[in-house]
Amino acid sequence: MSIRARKILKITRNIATEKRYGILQPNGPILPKNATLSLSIYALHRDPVNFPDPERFDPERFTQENHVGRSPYAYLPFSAGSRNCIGQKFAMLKMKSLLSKILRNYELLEDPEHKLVLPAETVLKSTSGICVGLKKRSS
Ligand code: HEM
Repeated sequence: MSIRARKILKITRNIATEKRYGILQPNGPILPKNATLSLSIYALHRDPVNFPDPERFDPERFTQENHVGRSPYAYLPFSAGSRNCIGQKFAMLKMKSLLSKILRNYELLEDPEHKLVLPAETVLKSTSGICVGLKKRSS
């Protein structure tokens, strides 16, 4: 992770802590008036404090038990606050129902040759696409 990403991550952590406990930390960030603050959600989601071995595919990190003690601002795919995503609940329901349908009918196969290209945008998506093979499950 770059030094800039680390700095942004540190500020994000401090702000999350301050919001959570409603106090200002003695060594917390002091932002100048009218400053524009940009949070790196990409870096936030790869913070090994909240997500050990962050590049590993591990859906178990999102179980309720593993979520205990984690800041509510540690995982923000739909952003947070008054301008967060209004489609969050709809998107989650749609994704779960679609995924469940696919997984019940197909096995997913990865293409080890395919490289994801991830641009720095608000919502993370691969500009080189995501190549997945589908193998029909026997009923
Ligand atoms: C996986 C799917 C989705 C993701 C990851 C996602 C993510 C986000 C994020 C990160 C923001 C905040 C952007 C910001 O801070 O400026 C946002 C805003 C928004 N999203 Fe989504 N979104 C998703 C699906 C949807 C769907 C399905 C709808 C509508 C049916 C929707 C409608 C909106 C709207 C209207 C806003 C702007 C809210 C505002 O500015 O007050 N999104 N979304």
